[in-house]
Amino acid sequence: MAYQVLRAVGGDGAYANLELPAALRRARLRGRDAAFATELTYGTLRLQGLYDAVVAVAADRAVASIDPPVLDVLRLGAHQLLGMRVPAHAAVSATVALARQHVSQGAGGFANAVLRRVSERSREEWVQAVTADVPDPLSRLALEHSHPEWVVRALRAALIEHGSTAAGADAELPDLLAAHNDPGPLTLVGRPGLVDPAALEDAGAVPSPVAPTAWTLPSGDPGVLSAVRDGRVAVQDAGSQLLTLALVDAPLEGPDERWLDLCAGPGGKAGLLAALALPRGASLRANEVSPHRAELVRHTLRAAVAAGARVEVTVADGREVGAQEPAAYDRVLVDAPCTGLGALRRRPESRWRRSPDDLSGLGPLQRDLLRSALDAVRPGGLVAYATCSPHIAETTLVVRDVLKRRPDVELVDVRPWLRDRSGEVLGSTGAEGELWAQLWAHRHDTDGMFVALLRRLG
Ligand SMILES: C[S@@+](CC[C@H](N)C(=O)[O-])C[C@H]1O[C@@H](n2cnc3c(N)ncnc32)[C@H](O)[C@@H]1O
Repeated sequence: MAYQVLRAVGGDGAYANLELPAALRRARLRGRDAAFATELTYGTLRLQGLYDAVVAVAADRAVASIDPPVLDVLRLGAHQLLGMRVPAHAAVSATVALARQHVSQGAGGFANAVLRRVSERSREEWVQAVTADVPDPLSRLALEHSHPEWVVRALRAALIEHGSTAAGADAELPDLLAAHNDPGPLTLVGRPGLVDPAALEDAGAVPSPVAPTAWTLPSGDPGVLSAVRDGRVAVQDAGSQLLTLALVDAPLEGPDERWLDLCAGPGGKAGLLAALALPRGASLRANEVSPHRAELVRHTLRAAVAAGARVEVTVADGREVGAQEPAAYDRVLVDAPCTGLGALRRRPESRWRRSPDDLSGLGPLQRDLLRSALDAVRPGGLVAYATCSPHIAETTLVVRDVLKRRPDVELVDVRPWLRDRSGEVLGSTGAEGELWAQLWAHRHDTDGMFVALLRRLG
């Protein structure tokens, strides 16, 4: 199953986090078998950069010259040997059998020879071997932790942008990269007012210390919880919850009745906004440019709507909403389309799919969406600009650029409104005096979300 998912991801551009759960359901795999298949698939995808370097040495040829199906087989074998506790003989024989069954007899022989060589060294020894002749420390780090080099450099720049010294960033980077190779907790959002916390605890969920609405599920499939099935609870990273709560908790003078989520699909943050809007009597417009994703938003919002939330889902280009409805909203969320470099632990293959070229397309869109949001908010109203990427080209540069031409807008300190379950303000979100916040997987156990809060002046 892991091999088939890898082929779908590498060959057909599928997403592992959609493909694998469907494959597990089809094969009715549960419990330990499902956990094994998941680790095998996701771990292989995450660590593919390191394994390709190992395979190149063990096979004594460039991986580009190895047929992609054979290479996927070898990566799976390498992960069992170097990343999981599978005994070497079992890892080699299972992988050779896989190559014979799905590729050819010859591929089986090749896999046998390569994997025997891989099994001769531990992961640490392989890391030593493949990095020994690499002079640049960041290139070595990229290989060891299986990240593209440009991503490592961008993460380092972001740490420095948010207050780390160069030496501090270098000291911290290994932890950040390692955190991207760990799946992280399975985090749920209990949408306030829609679900009884006692019922969540009865179902085995544990309150997460990270955010007041966050819960973790130590084991099991969240789909079996009835509250997940009917939309009162959903899988959502705690960082996404924190920034949504910050937008709603930041004080506002004047009316607080009309909320807008400009880029809502598939609706995770809109789901939380709708639940929070209900007791305040506010209405929510959840807008999304893609009709298919707008359908997902409708589905996500079903529990809030059933509870009486006033919600409208619209399909529109968010860049035009500000001109169409100037000064119409009290609170606006711009959760901008981005590279997703902050969510690498949740999207195993995404680090290999992204390239610096993506930034040039996203930059103008992110700026236009933020400008439109600032037009759509009333004087005195608040806009939260968020990304699930810490790349400074998508975060601080966007906000700085837009602010340059908006004398009618000021940056508001978002950090007092980022509070954990006990009500404490989150630490380590940036340098002293910084008004925006950057969350980090290794510091906060959240995805790497960025959020800035802006107020339109009266
Ligand atoms: C980061 S996602 C939003 C995630 C969402 N807030 C959530 O929590 O589930 C960005 C969304 O923006 C949408 N988008 C892209 N371009 C847009 C545009 N011009 N106007 C509105 N939405 C757009 C994408 O289709 C995508 O669904």
